[in-house]
Amino acid sequence: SSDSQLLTAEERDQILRDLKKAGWSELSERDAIYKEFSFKNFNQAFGFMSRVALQAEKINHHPEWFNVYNKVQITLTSHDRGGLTRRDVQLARFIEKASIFV
Ligand SMILES: C[C@H](O)[C@H](O)[C@H]1CNC2=NC(N)=NC(=O)C2=N1
Repeated sequence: SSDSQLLTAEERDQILRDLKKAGWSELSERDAIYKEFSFKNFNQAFGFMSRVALQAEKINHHPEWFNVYNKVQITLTSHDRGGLTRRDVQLARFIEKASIFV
């Protein structure tokens, strides 16, 4: 199945189980996933955001996010599909890796 298609029930079960272990949660109000990241300071938070921003532009899939000082809250969903797709999963996995290399 293509990157932009909504996840099937089976894909969701497996993928969401893994992402939840990594600290992501499902939003109750819409089909999206959410995680809050904490860094040592603003410089590390913004460095992380810069790396995520470049990747987001590369794959044309952009996070909804909110930053205050060392905290970055991120919501992922596919607006043009109205829910979670493989693109969200791809970006979430990149974000996990990027959050380790601060
Ligand atoms: C026109 C452009 O390709 C679209 O608006 C892209 C850009 N980035 C996007 N990002 C996300 N998260 N969802 C989208 O549906 C989306 N659509």
